[in-house]
Amino acid sequence: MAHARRFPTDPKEYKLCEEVGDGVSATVYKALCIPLNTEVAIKVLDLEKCSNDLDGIRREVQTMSLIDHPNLLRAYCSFTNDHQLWVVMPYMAAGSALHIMKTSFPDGFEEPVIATLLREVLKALVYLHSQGHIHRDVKAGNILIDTNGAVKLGDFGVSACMFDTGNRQRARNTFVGTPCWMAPEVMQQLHGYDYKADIWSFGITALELAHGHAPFSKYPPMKVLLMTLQNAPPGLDYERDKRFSKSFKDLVATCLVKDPRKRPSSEKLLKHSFFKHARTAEFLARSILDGLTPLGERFRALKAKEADLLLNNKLGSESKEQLSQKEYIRGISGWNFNLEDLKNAAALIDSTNGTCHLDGVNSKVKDGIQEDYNEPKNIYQGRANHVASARPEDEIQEVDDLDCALASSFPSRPLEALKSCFDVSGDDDPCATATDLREQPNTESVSPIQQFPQIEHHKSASCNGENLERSASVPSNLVHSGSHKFLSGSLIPEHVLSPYRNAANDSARNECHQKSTCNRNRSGPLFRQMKDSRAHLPVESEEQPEGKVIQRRGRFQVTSDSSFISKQQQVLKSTNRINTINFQSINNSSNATILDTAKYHAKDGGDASITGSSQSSGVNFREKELQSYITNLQQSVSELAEEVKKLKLKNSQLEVQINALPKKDEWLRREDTRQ
Ligand SMILES: Nc1ncnc2c1ncn2[C@@H]1O[C@H](COP(=O)(O)OP(=O)(O)OP(=O)(O)O)[C@@H](O)[C@H]1O
Repeated sequence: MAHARRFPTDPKEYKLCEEVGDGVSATVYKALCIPLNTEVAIKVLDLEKCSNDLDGIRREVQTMSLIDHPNLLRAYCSFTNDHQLWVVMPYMAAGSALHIMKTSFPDGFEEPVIATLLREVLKALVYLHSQGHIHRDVKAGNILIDTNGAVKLGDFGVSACMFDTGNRQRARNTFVGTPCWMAPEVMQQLHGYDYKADIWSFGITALELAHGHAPFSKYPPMKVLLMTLQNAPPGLDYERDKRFSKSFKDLVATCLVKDPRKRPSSEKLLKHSFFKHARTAEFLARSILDGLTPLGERFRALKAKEADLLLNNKLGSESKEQLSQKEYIRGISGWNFNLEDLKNAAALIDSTNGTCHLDGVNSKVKDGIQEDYNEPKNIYQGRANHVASARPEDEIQEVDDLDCALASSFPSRPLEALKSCFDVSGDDDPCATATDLREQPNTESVSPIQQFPQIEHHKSASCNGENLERSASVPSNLVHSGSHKFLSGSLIPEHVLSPYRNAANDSARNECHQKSTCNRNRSGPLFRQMKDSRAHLPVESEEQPEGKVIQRRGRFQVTSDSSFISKQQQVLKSTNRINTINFQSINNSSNATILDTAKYHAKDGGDASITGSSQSSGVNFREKELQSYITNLQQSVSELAEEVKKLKLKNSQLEVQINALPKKDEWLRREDTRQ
């Protein structure tokens, strides 16, 4: 087995061959581990551009190192190379199920293929859930397939630990995932959510694999949000989806119930009759991998197609659909927006054009929004939260109006229109301890710790304390490989959120946007609220005491906790660079310190650190920071004015007293007289 061997943590020991994938936060390369003569995949993250999310990255790598299940993509090792983090993992030569669909099965897979893929994914979820983790980003883009048909679920960028407490548990109530796949309760942010959110995403993934795209995938995220919340859950239709069995339809319907309590657990779902259709890995290889061109080639073709869409993008519904599709292809999972902001924004729209009001939309946007999922014959329309249908054309028009109002800039700069609505969390805490488990209030969703097997810890690399040189084999463009990445942003166009914005602001923002789009986005799949595998470790993996918060920088707090201020940290601060973090040696307490250092660095990095991916939230943050600065100044000015007033009064009183004093001559005369 490849992972039984020790993978080197020196980038010079790897030869990067070609790019085979990219996501919101990283680029993935096919590479050769020279000393082991083994093909690997290396996920490269630019830490400088992800400096607002080092803790999330740390936890992603931690999770990838600790998991041990044949259906989960684990990390062989990880290390830093200058300002990049390299995560070495098994190379899944066929790529993702999404890649394969885009290349050869644009209308989706056949049922036995779907059953086979989904069963493997579900096995991975059963394991993850039993370990107390929520994946939070289940989708075809994260289902990876090897040439022999082996299936692994990857990308733990936004997963979370159900045993988290305190801030981190609150963070679990945040808006995380990719909109089309996101469970309603995750969007609502009302009562939090648990592993049942994965079951919803699993159901959406089933539809994605069946049709070649997820429900609502051609709509912009705002619309996806509204439709997911307001529509009856999507499902397979009796008429249109005749080719699929009753048991498949039932499986989808079972997963896509809006009330999470009514969704089955992953374990229970695995017993569903649909999985009787599942076949072997060889079957999968035979039926979907035969004749596929090598992954690198496919990836380049897909990129070329994307570039073409972007180039030929013109105003109009067609281009909108293309762009939405492009976002979908990219598998954007960096959404993090605030429902209240959306509502406020919708209220603003109402007042500006009088046509779209969220409530109005709420009452009208019902079934029938998307042709694919609205047909009255849908046997599952009687399910939970079903809303009776109005005239579909009107509804489509309403939503289109809303879309126009919300996203007039959408066609040319889709994500610029989404910029300022993203909510950057300040709640990401270090991991929970085993004792935290006792405090877990959600007894229905979380089993007692005693039930769970401990995660097997595989450690192969130690902290490399040197500043590693760039490997000679790294392509020269590697550092800048994210130049065309999108920037996460508001779901609402800026002119809606900032009606008083002037032209000067516009140009400044545009400039900012242009700069930021050159950076790889790492606002983090929304957030990269990771499950924390250290929950299974001894007390060293603490709920880190929070010092007094003296400043908030986006999701990071600068605290007065003196433990954060060490020489290492100062060195890091002064160099403004994280040179060496060995994420795999996470158990090592000194390493944890370095990681905390990195976290502190991110916390304290200020303008220098908060760059790149966080530009949109950075802009928001900067605005807020300036606003509070102005407020403070105004307060100081009025306090000073008050002070001046008091001093003047005192002064005039003294003057009166002085004037009342006898003059010197007179005083001398009086003295003389007295004597
Ligand atoms: N081990 C692997 N072998 C082959 N291809 C891979 C591997 N890991 C990832 N990929 C490809 O790279 C793409 C991006 O990887 P990944 O999803 O981990 O990045 P990300 O930035 O976290 O993505 P996302 O945008 O979904 O958050 C995947 O969709 C897949 O196509």
